[in-house]
Amino acid sequence: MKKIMLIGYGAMAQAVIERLPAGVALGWIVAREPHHAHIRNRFGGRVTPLRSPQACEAAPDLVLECASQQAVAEYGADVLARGWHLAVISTGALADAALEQRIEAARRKGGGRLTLLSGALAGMDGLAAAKEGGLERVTYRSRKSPASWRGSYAETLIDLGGVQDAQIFFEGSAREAARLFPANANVAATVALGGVGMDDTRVQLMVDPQTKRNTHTLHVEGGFGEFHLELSGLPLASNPKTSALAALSAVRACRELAQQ
Ligand SMILES: NC(=O)C1=CN([C@@H]2O[C@H](COP(=O)(O)OP(=O)(O)OC[C@H]3O[C@@H](n4cnc5c(N)ncnc54)[C@H](O)[C@@H]3O)[C@@H](O)[C@H]2O)C=CC1
Ligand SMILES: O=C([O-])CC(=O)C(=O)O
Repeated sequence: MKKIMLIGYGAMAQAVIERLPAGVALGWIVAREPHHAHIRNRFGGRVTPLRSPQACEAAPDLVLECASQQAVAEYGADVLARGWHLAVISTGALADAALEQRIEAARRKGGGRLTLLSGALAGMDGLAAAKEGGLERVTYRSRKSPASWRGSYAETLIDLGGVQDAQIFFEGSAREAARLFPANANVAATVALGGVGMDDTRVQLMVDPQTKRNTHTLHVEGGFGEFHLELSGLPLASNPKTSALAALSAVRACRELAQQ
């Protein structure tokens, strides 16, 4: 039986817990203090709530970050320095160049493994293959409902309550998008890391009052030709910012672990 540690106890973590594949057990959850009593009541002694991964005395087979960019900054380097396998969903944390270097240095020194989950988007395999032939232009667009952008930096750029038609409210690099929209634009960073990098990946963020979906559009041009991919994902009921597919990409990482 493989044993995993979850970081985060929000919408995505719940979706992962509900779908944990056979052969994988949840051993630890790194969560904010107010969640600890709930975790103890729900799982009894089977799952230990922790304040940080450092508090874990055993070695998990996988540490699955489903929390925030801040959690990657707080715990990522330490997990890798211990030689553990860390799978990250909040990939936008790596838009901070200093943090990216710290994480890479810890991985090298400790021998840990870092997996970037594909998250809410598909096509990362095709992007990686296209990169082998040279990439010329990579553009990523995210289109979500006003509810999905609520509580984000979008509120300072556009009146989410008054918008009548679909509108682009942000255009910039993946680095800017991932840092300004930490709960909404991790996919921009994932695309950047798999393609032409944080500064050359063009990003557009759009609000659409007519949609209830999170629609991700990826356009790639290069020596291989051109591809255009559009993925219209359903958000999690408990968090409209987060697509169900992002949680499922974390479940897939658990299934791969079970098969090892
Ligand atoms: N790569 C991708 O495609 C996607 C990535 N994400 C990332 O996944 C994250 C989680 O998404 P949801 O579960 O929907 O968000 P959520 O807001 O429902 O839950 C986040 C949970 O993590 C906890 N948390 C945050 N920082 C923490 C820390 N430093 N230590 C301990 N606990 C911490 C919060 O208390 C909360 O329980 C998002 O914030 C975003 O960074 C979300 C959607 C797609
Ligand atoms: O789940 C999504 O649709 C995308 C998302 O929030 C992110 O990239 O951070």
